[in-house]
Amino acid sequence: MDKLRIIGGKRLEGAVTISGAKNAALPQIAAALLSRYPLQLTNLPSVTDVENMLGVVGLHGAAVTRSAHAATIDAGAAVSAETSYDTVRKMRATVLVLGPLLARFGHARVSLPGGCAIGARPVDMHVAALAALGAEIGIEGGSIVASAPNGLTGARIVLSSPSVGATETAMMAATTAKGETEILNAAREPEVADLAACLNAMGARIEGAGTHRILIEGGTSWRAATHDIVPDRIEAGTYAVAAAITGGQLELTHARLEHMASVVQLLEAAGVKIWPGDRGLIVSRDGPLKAVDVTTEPYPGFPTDLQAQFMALMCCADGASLLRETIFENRFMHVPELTRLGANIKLQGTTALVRGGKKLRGAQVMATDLRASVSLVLAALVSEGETIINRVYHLDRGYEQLDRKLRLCGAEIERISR
Ligand SMILES: CC(=O)N[C@H]1[C@@H](OP(=O)(O)OP(=O)(O)OC[C@H]2O[C@@H](n3ccc(=O)[nH]c3=O)[C@H](O)[C@@H]2O)O[C@H](CO)[C@@H](O)[C@@H]1O
Ligand SMILES: C=C(OP(=O)(O)O)C(=O)O
Repeated sequence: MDKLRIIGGKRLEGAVTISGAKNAALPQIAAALLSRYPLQLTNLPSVTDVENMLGVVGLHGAAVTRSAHAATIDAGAAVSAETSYDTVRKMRATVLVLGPLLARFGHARVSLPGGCAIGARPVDMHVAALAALGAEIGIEGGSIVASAPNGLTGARIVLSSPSVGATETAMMAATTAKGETEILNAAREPEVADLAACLNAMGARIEGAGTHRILIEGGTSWRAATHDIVPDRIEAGTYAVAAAITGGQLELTHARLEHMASVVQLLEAAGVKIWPGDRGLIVSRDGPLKAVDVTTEPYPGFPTDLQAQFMALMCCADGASLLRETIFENRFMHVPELTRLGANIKLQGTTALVRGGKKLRGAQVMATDLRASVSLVLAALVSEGETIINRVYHLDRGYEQLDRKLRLCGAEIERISR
């Protein structure tokens, strides 16, 4: 298992190329199963979650042709509508194949994803959305078993909360339904809008994605398509914190300001300067870091996927800050590890109180999930001496060449492979 070795104390300066969004890529790879015609995805991030998802559609019979940052998925001959536990276990997002398989084949069996490090993460809203479209759906032997032998029928789907995954499942399934589907209380994340753009390029007729109300005209005539994946706002936010925490200046090439309003607002409140450059965003800090409170919310609120990174930043701020996690019930696995570096953090339920300004010192720490791991990298960048981060495979799920990108901006970081 690879480790990262980081010597803290270097100010970061330079440019970082922001990759395509993992969380946009995953549903789009699943969406390729809807159509008999090839889908080419460009700006595809080279991360293990993407490789695994391409493997999953391959197991369903799709032919995948890969190049550096692109893949063509041809599901013309897709044959299997069943996904095993072993496949889903590795990556929860695999459940996103359920909607496309049901819509295309009239039946699907997808193993139920288990909980994961950050929470129980049920899929009841995905199931309810497909039932609303007329599917017979239930749980059998640990799998979601769905059928709609006469096809799905357009319906009004009211989500009980704006789940990203359930919105995506409903949107994909509704593309082949008879008639119109309306999704209310839909998730507004840019990745949902990007999936709609991809589906529309494939022939679908979807309006309103990115708002609370999405309309889908069913009965899609599919066609071959190419779609360029939206840049990763979470990766961009992570490098923005890297600039801020080290008192450096980074140009985040391709980062989109319009997708990062809540993040930019909090960074500015913390004393960080951010402005648009020719190629993306420039993030810089030379004054003191101020403590700010953070509450995670569905988009356009502050993203849960940046909570751990902000906590690392607040460990270095002057004063105390409260971080409240409202999306996942157990997303504080980084707290004990940040404490090992010398941070002063008290956890109470879903709130963390961070008393900043304590000197951080390098130590051996354990990566526990994707964003928790990167928060340790950020803290290590300003910790005195050497930090060793174990279980780096969590990072590789969602950050393309993190160590290289940081090294190019002046970080002292190396990957130790064994
Ligand atoms: C691959 C991907 O895009 N992952 C992102 C996606 O995850 P994901 O799509 O799983 O997140 P959701 O928006 O669905 O989950 C939000 C909340 O709703 C709950 N819930 C969800 C579905 C359901 O059927 N029942 C239910 O109770 C979840 O447990 C969680 O507490 O959005 C999350 C919230 O922005 C991000 O942290 C993840 O990085
Ligand atoms: C939680 C995340 O991903 P996933 O939903 O794929 O587990 C994430 O990207 O931070």
